[in-house]
Amino acid sequence: MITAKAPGKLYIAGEYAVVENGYPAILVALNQFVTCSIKVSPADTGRIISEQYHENSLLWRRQGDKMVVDQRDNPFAYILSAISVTEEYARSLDRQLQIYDIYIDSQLDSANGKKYGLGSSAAVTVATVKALCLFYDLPVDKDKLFKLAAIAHFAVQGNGSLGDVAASVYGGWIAYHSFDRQWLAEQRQYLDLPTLLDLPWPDLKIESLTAPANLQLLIGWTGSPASTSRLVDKISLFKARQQDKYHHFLEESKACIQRMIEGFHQADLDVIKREIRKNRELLKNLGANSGVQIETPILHELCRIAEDFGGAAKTSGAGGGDCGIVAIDGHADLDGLLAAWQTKKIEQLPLAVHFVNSIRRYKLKIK
Ligand SMILES: Nc1ncnc2c1ncn2[C@@H]1O[C@H](COP(=O)(O)OP(=O)(O)O)[C@@H](O)[C@H]1O
Ligand SMILES: C[C@@](O)(CCOP(=O)(O)OP(=O)(O)O)CC(=O)O
Repeated sequence: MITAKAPGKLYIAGEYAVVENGYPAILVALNQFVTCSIKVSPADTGRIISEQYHENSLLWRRQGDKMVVDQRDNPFAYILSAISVTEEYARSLDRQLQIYDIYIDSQLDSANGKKYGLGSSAAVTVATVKALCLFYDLPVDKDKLFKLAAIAHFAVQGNGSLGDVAASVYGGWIAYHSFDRQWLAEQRQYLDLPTLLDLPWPDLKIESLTAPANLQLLIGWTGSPASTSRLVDKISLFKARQQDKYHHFLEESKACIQRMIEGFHQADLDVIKREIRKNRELLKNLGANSGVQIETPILHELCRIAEDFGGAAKTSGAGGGDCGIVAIDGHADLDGLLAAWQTKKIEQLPLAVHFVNSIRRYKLKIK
């Protein structure tokens, strides 16, 4: 049995702008995981079982190199896409394809029926690609794993920056610059996967960051998550209608994130906090200009309380509900802040930043 796990993520800054090629965002990986286990099937059918989607496990058969699923429109799209891309890579490296059972277990879908929006689709994709790379003993490092998972995720979702995939692959704090997805779509038609994985991808840049020792990250959850792709669509409409304002937002966001990255390089919490506040303002203006409520009243309260206690806070991800993040000095009155959140029914998610081992070390561990 081969097992691999991939962490969930949160956006720290740079949301929406990062959807455009080359624009940066900062994210963290969190210690909530999707686990994927694979074991050779003794039968001529394999099973895909997802603990959180019990009644929907589906049967598949092998027809030559194709995996054939006897059910359309299933909730396993990311798993199937991850399998298809990784097996394409395995075939190109002359691996003998096999029939196996895949088990997915997720801590990201929901806890007590609540959905926290920590990037389950990305983590499902990354965990599946990682487990299959181990299963077929494919030569991958984090860069290749990211590229395989990004291809698989993009094939299903079709929009989105893939920052969530990067956070899940690299772990820790990262600065992510999104790649040219149009270029990828074109090159996919002409190049085989090993060639595509070896090429540099235009605009793609992923840098691991070290957080200053005094930076404490707090996560508050306000409930009622909104649909990210619906919000992104609304921003696209704004982009089409008000190009100047939209481009102004993009440039301001990029400059802000670059200053924040410099704050990480200098281990300067004050700079990071200043730029979190700046990014919050930019996103609030984007929301006001486009008619999208990114910072809901309860997220506003979350930020106000955090500011009262000396933190710098903003919405995380697409907004419209869901999580807010706070960067605060670890010596501040964190208990007071959390108690004040509680009176407003803002729930702290007591999660920690998760650092991912290199694949090679990971492999040695499981052997
Ligand atoms: N445990 C799981 N097993 C199978 N598929 C999953 C699982 N968790 C998430 N997914 C896939 O990811 C999709 C949710 O992704 P999305 O709406 O983008 O949420 P998120 O913001 O958590 O990534 C589901 O519809 C399903 O296709
Ligand atoms: C708006 C965005 O920049 C950030 C959205 O982040 P969320 O964490 O809200 O969304 P999911 O990854 O779907 O959970 C869109 C993107 O980068 O794809």
